[in-house]
Amino acid sequence: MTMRLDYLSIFPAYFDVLDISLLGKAAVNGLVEVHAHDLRDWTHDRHRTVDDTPCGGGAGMVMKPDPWGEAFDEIIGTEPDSSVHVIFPSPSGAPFTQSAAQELSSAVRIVFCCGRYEGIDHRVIDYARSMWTVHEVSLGDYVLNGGEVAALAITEAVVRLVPGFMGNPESLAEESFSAGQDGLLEYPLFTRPVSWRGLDVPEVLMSGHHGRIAKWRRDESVRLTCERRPDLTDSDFGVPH
Ligand SMILES: CN1CCC[C@H](Cn2ccc3ccc(-c4n[nH]c(N)c4C#N)cc32)C1
Repeated sequence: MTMRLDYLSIFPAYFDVLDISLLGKAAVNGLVEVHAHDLRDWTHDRHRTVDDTPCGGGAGMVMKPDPWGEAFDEIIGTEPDSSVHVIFPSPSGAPFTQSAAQELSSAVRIVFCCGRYEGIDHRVIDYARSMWTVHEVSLGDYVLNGGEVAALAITEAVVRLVPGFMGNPESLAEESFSAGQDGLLEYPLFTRPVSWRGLDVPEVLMSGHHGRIAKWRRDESVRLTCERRPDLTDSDFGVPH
């Protein structure tokens, strides 16, 4: 089943990058289908206006609802369909997580609505909620200038989980944040040369003793998680004392 991805933005060229790397290959293999749209194509004035001053006053400009509604009608349609996932990146959205990426990886259709200025008229989101499955999500606790970068990050997190996308699906099991890793951060990685600029690969990794290697890796994951992400340690993880 091909996953169709649509991107609505006043900077659609942001999404040209999706033609390269693994994503480009996935498109070639028919796993995903990418369509980027210029929101200004649904304006009707000479200046192709997409914004206006905020009702109630305040700084900056707000994106008008009209172009979004007309773009929705043409790109998605005018009939409700809960199988269509519409994503609004927003600093006030719910944190985007690996489990959200996992859920979205089985979607047949995802539409990214990339706001700019101070944001999108809220009625656009309310209308979308009345029609489709809406996700207002945030990439993290920092402010970007628009939703495009977040849409690209979410796309990569989702598409890499689509069955058939990754050459070696086993590599997905050992990742940070994946269920198989107990919510721990990934352990440090090493490869050849064994000695580099006076720095050596930990001896245990060269021992060939799989039990010891597994223990070292687990201990390192627990150590790193306790140090850097105490918020992920909802239990003792058997932290070595
Ligand atoms: C000064 N103002 C403050 C409000 C946001 C304005 C810029 N903007 C307009 C649309 C839009 C969409 C997402 C994000 C965003 N920022 N940080 C994240 N994690 C995001 C995500 N996902 C930012 C955005 C700038």
